[in-house]
Amino acid sequence: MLKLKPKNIILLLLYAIPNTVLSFGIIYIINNVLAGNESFLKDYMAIVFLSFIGYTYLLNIIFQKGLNKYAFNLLYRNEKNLFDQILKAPLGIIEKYGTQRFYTAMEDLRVFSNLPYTVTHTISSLLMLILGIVYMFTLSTISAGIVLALILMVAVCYFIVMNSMSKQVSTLRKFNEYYYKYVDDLIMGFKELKLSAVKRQNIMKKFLEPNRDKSEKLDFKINYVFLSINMISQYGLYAVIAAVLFGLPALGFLQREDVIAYVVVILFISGPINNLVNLQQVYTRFMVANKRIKTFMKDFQNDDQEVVALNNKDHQFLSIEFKNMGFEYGNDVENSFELGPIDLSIRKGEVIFIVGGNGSGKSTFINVLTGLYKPSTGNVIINNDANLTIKDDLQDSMTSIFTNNHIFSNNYDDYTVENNSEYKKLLETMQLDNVVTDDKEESARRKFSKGQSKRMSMIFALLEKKPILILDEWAADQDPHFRKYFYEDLIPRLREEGKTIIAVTHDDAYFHCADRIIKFDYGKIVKDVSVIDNREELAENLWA
Ligand SMILES: Nc1ncnc2c1ncn2[C@@H]1O[C@H](COP(=O)(O)OP(=O)(O)OP(=O)(O)O)[C@@H](O)[C@H]1O
Repeated sequence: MLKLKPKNIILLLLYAIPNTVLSFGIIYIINNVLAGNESFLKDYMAIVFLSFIGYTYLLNIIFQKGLNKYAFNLLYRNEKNLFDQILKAPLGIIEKYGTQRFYTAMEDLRVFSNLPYTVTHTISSLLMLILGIVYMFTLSTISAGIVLALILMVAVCYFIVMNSMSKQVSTLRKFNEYYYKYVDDLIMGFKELKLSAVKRQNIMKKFLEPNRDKSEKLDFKINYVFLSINMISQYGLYAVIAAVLFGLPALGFLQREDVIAYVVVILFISGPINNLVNLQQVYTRFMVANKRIKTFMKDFQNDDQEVVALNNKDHQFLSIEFKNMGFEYGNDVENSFELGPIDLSIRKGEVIFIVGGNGSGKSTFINVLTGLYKPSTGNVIINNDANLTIKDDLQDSMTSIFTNNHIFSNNYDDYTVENNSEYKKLLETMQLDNVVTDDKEESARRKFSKGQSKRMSMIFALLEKKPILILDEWAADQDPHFRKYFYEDLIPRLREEGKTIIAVTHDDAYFHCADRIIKFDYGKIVKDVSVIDNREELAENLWA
């Protein structure tokens, strides 16, 4: 996340050391002027004093600009990395952890982007503190030792309290993760919630309110502790000043003339001390954010090498063969679903319907076929070449429309719909030409009915010109007229064009439109029927 390079450390020191020396110069002049030191009462000292102030101001302006640039770069670079990490993550990981992890990771990144400021403040404050204490030692060793011991006592208290807060900050984050889940449900299930008073009541009273109430209490507690610590730092400082004003001179440890110098130094270093105290709570948040970002990165790590170049640009597809292939969901739920073992081969140009009861494994198989899930056992051979893999050599030859199709808000493909005659023809083919009347991108991505959106997805899929078309219950949302047209006109036309079509379907009235019907049951292929040879079996109902 944040790697301090030697160059950064040098820049930081180039700022922090002169800044501390100049700031200390300012106290030194104040002290000597207050003590009536002759050589500091000369006229030119005013110019020296103002120059010191001017230099520190300039130094801070220049450094803060650079620091800001660095911090924003860190934040935005990491936002891009996070997006990229999710893009590369396997589907199983996204399904396992859910989207809310992404949002909390974004929040953590925002926290983390303050780290450069914090590091700078810490170093400057520490240097100021050290210099102030050294100055006190030059005046009186015993008094400086006592003041230092008092400051250390307060610091130890901070550390103890802060460390005890780290767990609570982490729990607060967990509450927020759940909160985002409810927000997800609220947005995704808005219509269901609007219809059901019970659901509305329950999500509010049983889930959201308890979560927010507990969160509020914890948030308050954490902030109250942080606030109290700040107060202790402020009032503790008054106690140290009281010791300097009354205790140390009375005990004979500090000369009266040095008392002013001590008080000025303590007041001057009170800023850096407060900074350090405040930084403690920020560091606690950093530690939590850092741990969570690391866990996020680990959870979303992708061991597979990303396909940098598309190996199969010419989209050659001849066959795919599954040999003894098995897949198992990698979660620890008991009786988790097992697909396979599957022995199956699919050849170029075939139209295959995948059928089977609910939960029989059709969509799971589609996810393996498209390379979204990696088989746990067995082999997959592409184009009779054992060196080829789905992910590297076949994925880019496939286009798929999943059950919950998504129309992207932008065109992420290489084609454009504007001035595209093929697009216009496809609008007519899919009977959408009365709905989408121009060739603008935004018109193609407007709000559609479910059936229309599936047709639009089909247009986008066909414009990709991939040899393999995979459909998961595509026709389920189509009206009877269009469904018939899809099975009896469109599929034969696509077959003629040489496309390989693999479609999950429950439409038994159109089973005759396929070349092969593959039936799944409990994760296994129980029938693999050639339509031409087995019209009778089809008539007897494949569901039997
Ligand atoms: N991400 C997942 N993690 C664990 N189990 C899953 C996951 N997705 C699906 N399953 C389980 O795998 C089994 C097969 O599901 P799948 O979605 O492949 O069935 P399907 O044949 O497509 O059903 P349908 O006709 O209802 O769409 C089911 O028992 C389901 O509970």
